[in-house]
Amino acid sequence: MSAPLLDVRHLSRRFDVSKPWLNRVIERIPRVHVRAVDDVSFEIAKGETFALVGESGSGKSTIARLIVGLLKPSDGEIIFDGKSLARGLKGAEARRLRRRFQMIFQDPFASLNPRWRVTEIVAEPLKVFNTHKSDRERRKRVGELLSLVGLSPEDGAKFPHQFSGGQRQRVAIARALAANPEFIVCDEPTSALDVSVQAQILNLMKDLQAEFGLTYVFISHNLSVVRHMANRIGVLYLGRLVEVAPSHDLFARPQHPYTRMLLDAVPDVEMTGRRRKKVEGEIPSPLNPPSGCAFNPRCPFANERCRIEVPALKPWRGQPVACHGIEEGRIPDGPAQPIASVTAP
Ligand SMILES: Nc1ncnc2c1ncn2[C@@H]1O[C@H](COP(=O)(O)OP(=O)(O)OP(=O)(O)O)[C@@H](O)[C@H]1O
Repeated sequence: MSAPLLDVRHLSRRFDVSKPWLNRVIERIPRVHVRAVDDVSFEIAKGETFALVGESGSGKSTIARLIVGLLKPSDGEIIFDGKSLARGLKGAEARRLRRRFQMIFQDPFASLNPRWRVTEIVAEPLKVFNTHKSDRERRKRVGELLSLVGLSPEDGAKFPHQFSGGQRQRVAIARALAANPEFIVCDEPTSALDVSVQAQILNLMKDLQAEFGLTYVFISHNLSVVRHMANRIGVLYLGRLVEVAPSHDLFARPQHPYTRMLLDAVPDVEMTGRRRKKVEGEIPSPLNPPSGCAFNPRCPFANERCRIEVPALKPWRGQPVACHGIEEGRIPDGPAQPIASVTAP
């Protein structure tokens, strides 16, 4: 890969979830932290779509918020086009860099100000970044952006509640594009939409990517959607990356037992050639994660080492995987097979 556009290095984020009143009453009570993101590293090339998948609570949204600066990392670095976002950037330089990336949220209704007309919503970044100085210039640009996302310039006079869910997400995309970003973090952008509308929005996002050379981080727990969108996929489990692979390889040859479990649950029979299964077991509480590999209580291949030692993400047949079982040849080789039918050693 040539120099990555985004380089995430050893990123961690802990949340202090201690009860402040309890800490005031009993001073020496230890503080309680959730490790939402734990030592996560990945790179994204220009023009690529990198997807992050995992069950609820695996840390996807926290990573999205860290990248766009809505949260600060506890440790690690986020380097965008060679500059560290977490440290040292201030004033005009920070603004110039921030303008180059945007975020699209899951719920377009919650992310659009209900009291503003669409023109004001889409024009806001133009004002903030001072790219279009007069009202006339901004109105013209808003009209162009609305046409670009499949709405009409006249829609600018409406309020968000006058649109359907899919149209509202189009407005959110127009706003994200307003400042000519290069990089967009998409946090479950279609999961609040009807299935029939999802494909239209995903195809729109792909078309815009091709037209403007955009780079996406695409967050989803829907593997069918991710397969349609992503060049590469990172699988998260309880805040850690367990596997990173090109999209085709991940679906054809998933390595990590957790990835296999997720793929077994994909509803599309044609996609994997297998029948849909439930994702087995429950994700453990992040307040009290298992020692060793966090997946070990659900893994049919786990042994003593998995219960003690956290596996590092290491290359395995060209794709990084974090699993002692794979290193030690304990996990059956070859194409994915339903892991529930394989007996543990
Ligand atoms: N502000 C916060 N304070 C305390 N804990 C938090 C906070 N934000 C996230 N967490 C915890 O961090 C963990 C990761 O949450 P996150 O929302 O990133 O997961 P996710 O994979 O995006 O889940 P979902 O798919 O449900 O959105 C969860 O255990 C969550 O409860």
